[in-house]
Amino acid sequence: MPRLRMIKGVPSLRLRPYLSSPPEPLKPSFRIFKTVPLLRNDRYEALVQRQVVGFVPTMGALHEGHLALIRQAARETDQVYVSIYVNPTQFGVNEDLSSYPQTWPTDYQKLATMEQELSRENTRGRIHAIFLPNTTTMYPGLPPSSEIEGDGSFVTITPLAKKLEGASRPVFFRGVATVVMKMLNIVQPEKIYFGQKDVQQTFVVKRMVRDFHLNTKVIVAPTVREDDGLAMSSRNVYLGARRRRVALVLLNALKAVQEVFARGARKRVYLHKAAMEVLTKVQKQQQALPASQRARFEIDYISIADTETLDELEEVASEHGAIVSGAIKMLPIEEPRPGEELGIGGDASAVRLIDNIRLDLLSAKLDFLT
Ligand SMILES: Nc1ncnc2c1ncn2[C@@H]1O[C@H](COP(=O)(O)OP(=O)(O)OP(=O)(O)O)[C@@H](O)[C@H]1O
Ligand SMILES: CC(C)(CO)[C@@H](O)C(=O)[O-]
Ligand code: BAL
Repeated sequence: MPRLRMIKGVPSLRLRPYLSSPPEPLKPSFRIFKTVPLLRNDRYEALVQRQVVGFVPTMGALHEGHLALIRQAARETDQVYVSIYVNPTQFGVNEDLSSYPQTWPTDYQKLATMEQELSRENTRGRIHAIFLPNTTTMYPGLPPSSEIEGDGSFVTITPLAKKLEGASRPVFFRGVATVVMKMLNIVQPEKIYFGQKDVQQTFVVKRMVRDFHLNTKVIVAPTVREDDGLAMSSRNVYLGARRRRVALVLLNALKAVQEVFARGARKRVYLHKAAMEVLTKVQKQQQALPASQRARFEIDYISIADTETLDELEEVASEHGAIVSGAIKMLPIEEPRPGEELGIGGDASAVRLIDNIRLDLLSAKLDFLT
């Protein structure tokens, strides 16, 4: 039963719309395509009308990070296409494909609300179409393989795809490059939008666009963060309160690098050490707690890399700066306490978290002012 506000014992008519007439459903004007030919016809119309198309590929479970990409695309292009597709080939055989969050009804509502917002703000472009393909559409030949040696038509970008994220997720960037190539061939956008959070992905896609002469411009938008600084990510829904608190250690480690850089450190050994000290300190603190209180994590890597190539640096040049990135794996909670706030899945699976910051003198100084 909905609760009614009473005014002098009489239910307020203005406050009881759910009983009389249901709220108007949001009726967005964007189109939803599940197959390629219909989308292509639509895209052809845009071409004829000289509309500039911006494309935001996603795997759904939309959050503010995705919405910021859509907003930016709507400011910079005439028609925004968004795809939602959980691409199997970028998940390794033991990764979390089967449990990846799929939330189409809420995604749809968020897109509809976003469209209203864009319309109110009178942005240059609007959400024009959502592409929701299935795997038969995206992989019309062989069933896609997640095996390292598996067969299929794949795009590989090496050695970039083998390091950092690629070292822990060996088929990841092959899957990303392949599906993004397919999406680019289908949507043919003038601009394609990615988030800085997945920094290595942006390098892989830029390299692919350059090497295969793809006719699109890759735009990278800043990482959107929660109030405490945690990078937004679809996988954050798996973090209950306990793991969520400890998860901030990764950003704190990156900030520690920024701090020693601002104080004058340039050599990798000092910069790397600053991050590792933060990570190992918190790791030991958690390890020492009883199983009913701790949130343990493994450290995958801390990288201090060139801003153009993502090659590891022995020394950071002040004028060039660096990209400092890292990954940790939050381990499952061993003993949930009664009544404890748990994430989706009961904090029973490991969650990989990544983050990065740009190391440069300007941002280091600005950060210390705030
Ligand atoms: N916090 C964020 N800020 C800006 N862009 C983001 C953020 N999170 C994701 N994106 C971008 O959104 C696009 C789609 O990403 P995706 O659907 O995989 O979401 P995700 O949150 O990165 O999910 P996951 O938890 O699997 O990493 C990518 O370009 C990604 O970089
Ligand atoms: C780019 C992408 C949509 C390809 O599946 C995915 O890797 C992501 O969401 O970042
Ligand atoms: N955000 C990148 C998609 C993935 O981790 O699979």
